[in-house]
Amino acid sequence: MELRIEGVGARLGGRWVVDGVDATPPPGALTGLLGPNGAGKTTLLRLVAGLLPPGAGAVLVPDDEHPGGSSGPVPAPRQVPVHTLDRRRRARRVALLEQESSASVPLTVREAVALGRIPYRTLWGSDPDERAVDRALSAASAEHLAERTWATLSGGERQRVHVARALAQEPELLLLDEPTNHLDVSAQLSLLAFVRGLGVTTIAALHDLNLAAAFCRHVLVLSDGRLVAAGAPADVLTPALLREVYDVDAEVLTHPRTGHPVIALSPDEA
Ligand SMILES: Nc1ncnc2c1ncn2[C@@H]1O[C@H](COP(=O)(O)OP(=O)(O)OP(=O)(O)O)[C@@H](O)[C@H]1O
Repeated sequence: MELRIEGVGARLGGRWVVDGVDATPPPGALTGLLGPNGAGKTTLLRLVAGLLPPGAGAVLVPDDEHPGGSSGPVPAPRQVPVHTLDRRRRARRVALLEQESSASVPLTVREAVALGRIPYRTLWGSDPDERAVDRALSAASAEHLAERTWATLSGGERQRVHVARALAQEPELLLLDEPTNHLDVSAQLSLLAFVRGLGVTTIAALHDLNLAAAFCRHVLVLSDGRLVAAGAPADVLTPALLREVYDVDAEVLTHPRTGHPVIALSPDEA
């Protein structure tokens, strides 16, 4: 999806917690959203999801109802602010996996994942694509959990089910808030490899800089609500940037096999 984040801001609790962010995440690729605790990552994801109307600027997505646009041989697609799409249309196009999301109702995993299909249900409540839930369970490596009840799952298993529910929405834009939370290292790698391979425009808030460097084509770095850097991980994740944003000493090495940056943090000597 061609997504344009234009001067977007959100004012919460009397201050701009996201402030004038401009970004164009590359379509069809995985973008990492980085920044320290409280930098505004979750708030920016909620703005991009259209759940929080911006206090300034706009998040623009292609208009799927009136794709026409201006005249000319190749008309530019019209763009509309995401928060103005009606809920059902938005839920077919944009999925947000929230941090620490919970499901308090006594559902099985299959039923929880099927919640992601609600925007597609017919008037009679049936799903026009009955295989979608199975595909999503399989993609999130959660088929074996399908008949378990939510309450009996471990933290990592719950996270897989959340991912499956977001995938069941079959969105054009996938927004993941710390998707690797609770996952063991192997599951972290396979989840991000899978998401990257989807070819869906995805923005993932990540705390692990090495995962971001290994899997993201593009990274956005927030600090105190402002976008302080954007670009390819190798260009953005420099020792100077890490010092400025996270106040840490780091060496940035090159992975001997893949060539992507590897961030080696050093303990403060002082
Ligand atoms: N509803 C709210 N009212 C007041 N302040 C809020 C509200 N929601 C978030 N904030 C503040 O906005 C700032 C950004 O919060 P946000 O959750 O977006 O940060 P984050 O980068 O996702 O942080 P973390 O890495 O800790 O999850 C924080 O200082 C937070 O306390």
